[in-house]
Parts: sequence; structure tokens; C-alpha cells
Amino acid sequence: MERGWGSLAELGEAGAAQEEETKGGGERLEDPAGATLQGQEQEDRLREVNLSTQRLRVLPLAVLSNSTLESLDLDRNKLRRITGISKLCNLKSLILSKNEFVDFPSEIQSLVCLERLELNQNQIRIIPEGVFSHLSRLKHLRLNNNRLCALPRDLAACGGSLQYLNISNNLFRTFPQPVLQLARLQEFHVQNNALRQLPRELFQGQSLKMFKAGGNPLREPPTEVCAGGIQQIRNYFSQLQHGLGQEDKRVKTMFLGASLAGKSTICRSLKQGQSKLVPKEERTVGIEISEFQMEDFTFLFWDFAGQLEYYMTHHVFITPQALVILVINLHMYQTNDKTFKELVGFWINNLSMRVPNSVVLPVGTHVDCCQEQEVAEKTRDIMARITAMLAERKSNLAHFIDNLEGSEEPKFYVDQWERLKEMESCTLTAKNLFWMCFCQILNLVAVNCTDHRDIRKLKTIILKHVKNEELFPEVVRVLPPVYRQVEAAIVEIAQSEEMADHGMMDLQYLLSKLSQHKHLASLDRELLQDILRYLHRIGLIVWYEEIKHLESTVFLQPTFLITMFKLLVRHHLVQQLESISVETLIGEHATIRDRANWVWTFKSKAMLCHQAVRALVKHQLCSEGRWDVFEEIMGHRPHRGRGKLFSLLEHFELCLEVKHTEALNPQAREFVPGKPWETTRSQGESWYLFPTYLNQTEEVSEFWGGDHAEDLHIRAYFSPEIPEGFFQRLLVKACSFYSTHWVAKVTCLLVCNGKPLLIKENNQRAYSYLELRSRKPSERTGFQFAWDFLVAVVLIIQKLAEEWPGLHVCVKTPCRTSGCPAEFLWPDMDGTGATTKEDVKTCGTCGHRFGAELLLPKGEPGVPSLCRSCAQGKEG
Ligand SMILES: Nc1nc2c(ncn2[C@@H]2O[C@H](COP(=O)(O)OP(=O)(O)OP(=O)(O)O)[C@@H](O)[C@H]2O)c(=O)[nH]1
Repeated sequence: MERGWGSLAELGEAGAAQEEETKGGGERLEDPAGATLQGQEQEDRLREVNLSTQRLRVLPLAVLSNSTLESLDLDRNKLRRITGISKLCNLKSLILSKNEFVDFPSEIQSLVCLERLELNQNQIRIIPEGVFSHLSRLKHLRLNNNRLCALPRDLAACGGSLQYLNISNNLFRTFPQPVLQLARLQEFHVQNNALRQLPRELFQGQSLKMFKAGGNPLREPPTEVCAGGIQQIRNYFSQLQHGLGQEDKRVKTMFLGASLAGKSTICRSLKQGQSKLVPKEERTVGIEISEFQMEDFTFLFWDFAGQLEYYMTHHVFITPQALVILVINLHMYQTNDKTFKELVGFWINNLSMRVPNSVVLPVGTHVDCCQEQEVAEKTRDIMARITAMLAERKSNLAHFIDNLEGSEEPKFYVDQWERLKEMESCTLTAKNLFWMCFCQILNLVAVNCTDHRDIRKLKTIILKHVKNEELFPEVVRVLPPVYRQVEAAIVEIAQSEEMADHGMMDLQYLLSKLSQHKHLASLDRELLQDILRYLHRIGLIVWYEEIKHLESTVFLQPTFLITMFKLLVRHHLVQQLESISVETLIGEHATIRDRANWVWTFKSKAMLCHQAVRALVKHQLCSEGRWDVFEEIMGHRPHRGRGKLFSLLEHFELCLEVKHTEALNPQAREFVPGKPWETTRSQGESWYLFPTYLNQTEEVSEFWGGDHAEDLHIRAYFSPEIPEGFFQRLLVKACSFYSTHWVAKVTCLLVCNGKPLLIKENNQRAYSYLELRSRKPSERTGFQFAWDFLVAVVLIIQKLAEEWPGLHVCVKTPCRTSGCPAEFLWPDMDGTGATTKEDVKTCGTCGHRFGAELLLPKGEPGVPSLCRSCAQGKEG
């Protein structure tokens, strides 16, 4: 058999050197100090036993006979009971997480010294009374990921000691009252249950420091209040005491779908209660937002433009807990794969990745342009394909799970397995175990937008759905009257004569304006800010506290924000650039020649200099009659201060500041793992790269010099696919680390310490991956560096992927034998160095043996965590 590239022989010398090192390490144990250490270690071992991941079904007798045992770790086994555990009466810590318990192991009541008990990730439904009354020293209790809907009353007996309690991911519908007796509780996790209400008493004491309740259909206090933390919840309850809570029924409704589907037409017709055809010339640019009342529900309509260029901004605005109206032009729809993907599949796929628990109502338009039978056929076809698509996704996930479970060393894949299990439950259809775990696609409604009866029918159907509490448990929010008063005051300020129509206002000025309102005069600023945060979370205003340049700006009209985005993220930007008037050029100290240069650089490199951006923005604002906001959003001085626009675009990774248009600043300080790194703020004009506008060029492959068979080579696979815009955002993130880089539409070359790393995007159905390649080091010492670089980029990919909760990414190394289809799956990268410790890996398919360095990062402790902090450092 022919040997593959990079076989064991390639690492001959390196392997021998390592063996030497291991021997040297062994000798050290024999010195006297080492012997004392060993004795101490042995003693500790008698008190602490770790039997995690052993596939145990019963407790080993040897363990039960050791009555001095203080800590027993049985994490990730197959235990259903632990008969005999009561003998271990000195036990202080008992870990039984990720086993197969259905019944609570009551023998635990004898372990009166217990301080830490972990029973998370089991199947426990009921905890009997009479266990916790014996555990008065218990400080730390994990019961998350079970099937619990109540806690025993005697948990109160741990009131003097319990500091940490986790009951997240269970089935609690009402708040477990015994928790209120836990006077010393500091950290409480109750996420992902079915709670509607939290008791005021929980927040009355001062002990609680950390509280998490996301993923509950909370009405009182609403999720958007809880997201503000304990102090905001306390403020909320103290306001509720002053006046009766009012019910607010509000639904964020997002209109999505391909270009010219009829989104704006439906949106406007629903608002006006009659057919309101939108002329083609009035296409939506960016997003339009409007508010509208149906019965006692307030609908906040978000109408998204269908052109792909704008999709880059969609991820900012597509948020969970909304009704999504997916508009499909039935006249354009053909019963084939291609149109399904373009008009329907693309949108559902993106929603299932970004907001896996969304409710989607497909609406077919242009019925008047179709035959009656055609409408029925197309409706059936769309629904059947959606069902098949979701089924395929589910079976893919099941397949990934099976693969991990069947792997030789499942313990290396626990994190990936858990994440997949979580996603699998999200893609099931309604009425699942957890209220939030559905991606519900409702039946398609076919309408003729020219007929007002169809509009009325659609309105009735929408109302019926939003009244369904199973579908929309969070529509109702209980609010203290002051919340509504602040909202009303803001609307008044926004509409006042004094207010410029861009609706941007300085935070301090807004707060003082609010204090002038008669009901709000006595409110303190902290409470007012809390309410502004709430209004930001429900999408009524925008206040990005987390962006430094925008922390003191409140956007009272969120649409203006989109106006800002669309100045630079839009259709036909080149034509806009070409049409900048001579007056504007002169105003920016530029010439017609400069303009030609800008157009050339933009077309070839997707870059604009600061001066070009200023001229472009000025040109567009003038043509829209909004000249007044130019300085506000671009900053006052042409070459300094970058203004609000760039802060926004950079925050959402839509553009990247670069220092040189040629070789992209080859002198820049680079990021080298392990060494301090800072961005260079060199002189000269800034250029901005807009990756959305990149074209395919040969430049990257020229600098890379073509793939070599012996390259180190890995792939990050994406399921169901690489989200639109993902690669461009990765590019912005990665290039801001590695300031020497070359980029093109689907490829990017990063350089670190003079070594190149290539990233290539391949997005095909059922075969979507990012390929990462670096040259095989010529010396053994070079492997560490090469893998550090690769791992750092993988971690940036994983970090970015977290923004798509329904996305699964897994990293594999293809077998190095040419033609062998096998791949080596990467273990979880949890920062503990869970990489390979073996020297040799054998391919299960072709049987070739390879030096492990050629396939996976070696398990040098600390390296992955170092890379992790680097990847996350930029997040700041
Ligand atoms: N005959 C007929 N025309 C419709 C119907 N619905 C929409 N239209 C027309 O289709 C065209 C596109 O409608 P829009 O509402 O602008 O579509 P959109 O989805 O908002 O399009 P973008 O703004 O490009 O994203 C307009 O000219 C509408 O008048 C329908 O049911 N029947």
C-alpha cells in the first residue's frame, strides 16, 4: 500500500526527541521531596475518588468500603441507583451528573456532611420529602436538566447554608416556594422552564447576587426587565407596589421574504385595513418600522427589504419571540428545488439557525395572477418541502449525535453532544417538553393583495395565532404604570416640533426632558434608565450602551439607525459613488480624479477611504434632504474622530479599518500568541474594507502559491449551512487580529509571524465548510506555532457561530492519504487542553499511521486556553 503524505516517517526525529523528554520526566519522581509529595497525594486519593466516564452501572464495592471518603465524582456514567452510598457518611461532595437516574436516590439523606450535591442531566421527575431536612450543611445544589416541576418543602432546612441552586432546564410552571426560605442564596439559576411569574419576595433580601431566568415565558416581570439584572427587577417590583400592574400586549412582527414578494404591500394593507398595493418604485430600502393596533394587541411591524445586499444588516434586527410573516410570491414560485430555495428555503434555514424557536406564518401573494388549482398545488408543494427540510435537519442532527455516541472516546465529545441534543429538541415541532423548544411553521395562507376581503381574512388568522398562548406565551407583559408613562412621554418628545426627524438625542438631555413630565418628575435617573433599557429590548427605541461612541446617544426612531446602515450597505453603491457631485467633492477637498480613484479601489478591493465615505454620505444625505445630521454621524473633523456611523458598522462587523490599500499594511504589529499585542494606530488616511462588496480575485491565491498536498489542513463543517454573511464577518474579526492579510470574496489569507494561513469558504448543500490550511512546518518546533494559529482561527469561528443558536459547527481533519475519504473529528476545545496526547494516529479507513502533529493540535496544556482568550479578547 502506498504511504500517504505526512506519514510517521516524516516525524521520525521529532518523535525520538519527545521520547527522550518523557524519560527525563520520569526520573524526577525519585527525589526525596517527590516521595513526600507522593505520600500526600496518596492520602488525598483516599479521600477523593474520581470515577467519571467509566460507563458504571453499579457502585464498585471498593468505593463503598472506604468510609473516609470525602469526595466522590461519578459524573457521566450509567447509574440508575447508588445502593449502599449511605455507608460513606463523611462524604462532603457527591457528583452524580449525567447519569440515568429516574428516581431521586433517597439514600442521600444519610450523607449528613454533604456540602456539594450535583444531580444535573438526569431524568428525575420528583424529589421526595425527607431528604433535604437531613442535609443542613448543603451549600451547593445542582438539579438542572431534569424533569422536575416542584421542589420538596423540606429544602427550607438548607436555608442556613445553601448558597448556590441551579434548577434550570426543568419543567417548572409555577415558582417553587421553598426557594423563598433560602435566606443565604447567592446564585440562583432557573432558566428554560415554563415560569410566567416570579415572586417579589425572592428579591427582597440582599443575599442574591446572581440570578438567571432567561428562556421562561415571563410576564411578571417580563423577560426584558429580567435581562437588566437583579437591581432592575427590584426597581420594577417597587414600582408595581405604587400602582396596579397594567397588561401590555405587544407583538413584534417581522416581514421577511424575497424581493418583490409583497411584504410592504401586506404590511401596509394590514395597517390600513384595506388593499394597499405598493408601487414597484417604492421598494423598501433597509427596514421600515411601524406600530399598529389590532383589537387590544399592539403590533410592531418590521418590514425588511428582500435584496440580498441588505441581508448583512438583518442579523442585527432579527430577534427572538417575534411572529415572522414569510411572504412568498406564488406567481413567481415554481414547484422545483431552485425556486423553493430562493423564495422559501433560504429564509426558513436562516431563521432556524438564528432564532430556532420562532413562529413562522407563510403567506402566499399574487393569488390573482394564478389559476385556482395552481394555488392549491403550490401551497401543498411549499408545505411538503418545508416539512422535508425540517425532517432532513432533524435526521442530520440525529446522525451527528449517533456518530459522537459511537466514537471510541465519547468523553472527548461531551460538549458537542450536549449542544446537539439541545438543538435537536429545538427543531421538533410544537408542544414539546419545553415551551421554548419549537420552530413552528404554521399553515400557509394564500392571499390576493388586491382584494380587501383577503386582507381581512389574513388579519383574522394573525389575531387567532397571537391569541394562542402555546404559540405566543410572552405576548402579555405586566408593567407598572410608570413604564407606559415613560413610553408615552418618549413618543411625545419624538413627535415634538423641537425634535429633529432623525430622532437622535443625547441621553442626559433626554433624561432631563423626561423629568419635566408631570408624572415623571419624582423618578430617579436610575429607574428612568432602566425603563429606557426595557424599551430598547422590546425594540421601541435603540440605545447601544455597549458601544463606546454611542453610549450617550438614544435613537428615538430606530428606523434612523437603518438609514445610517443603508448609507453604506446598499444596492448600487458604485453608481452612488460615481454620481457624487463636484460641489460635494470640493467641500471634502477632493477632485474628480480622486473620485475615479475611489471608484477603482472600491470595485477592485471593496475599500473606501475616510474621505470617500464622507463624500458619499454627504451626497446621499443631501439627496434625501437630511443634510443636518451629517456631522452628527460622521464626526466633526474630516481626518480625526470617526463618528457614530463607523462605530456602528464596526460593532456589527460590517466593515474593517485597514491602513494601507496595497499590501494591507505589511509593517503593522501582528498578533503572536503569547506576546502582548496592540493595534497600530499609524498616521495616514484610514481605509475601510467592506467585505460584502469583495469580488473574486487571483490576488489571494497568488500570495498563497497554491495548495500543497502536505499542508496542515482542517475543515470546519457547518450544519445546515454557512449562514449568509458569516464568512464576511469572520473575515473582519480575523483580519483585525492579523493585520497582514489578503482578502477576496470567498478566500482570505492571514499572516502571522511571516507564516500564512488560508481560509476558503465552500457552501454547498449538505457540504458546507470553511477550509483552513497552513504550510507543513519544516522543523518539529514549528508544529506548535502552526496549530496555535489554526486553533486561534477555529476559536474565532466558534465564537462567531454562537450568534446562530441553531447552527452546528464541527471541526475535522481529512485523512492525509490521497483519495481516502476518512476524517478525524476534533475533540471538544474546552480550554483544558483536550487535544490529542497520542503520538500516532491510525486512520480507520485506509489503515495508515500518521504522526499526530500532522492531524491535530498536540495536548500541550494551556495552549488552547491561551488561544481562546486571544480569540475572545477582541470581543472585549
Ligand atoms: N397582482 C398583485 N400584485 C401584488 C400582490 N402583492 C403585491 N403585489 C405587487 O407586487 C409588487 C411588489 O410588492 P412589494 O410589496 O413592494 O414587495 P416587497 O416584498 O416589499 O419587495 P422589496 O421591497 O423589494 O423587498 C408591487 O408592485 C405590488 O403592488 C398581489 O397579491 N397581487
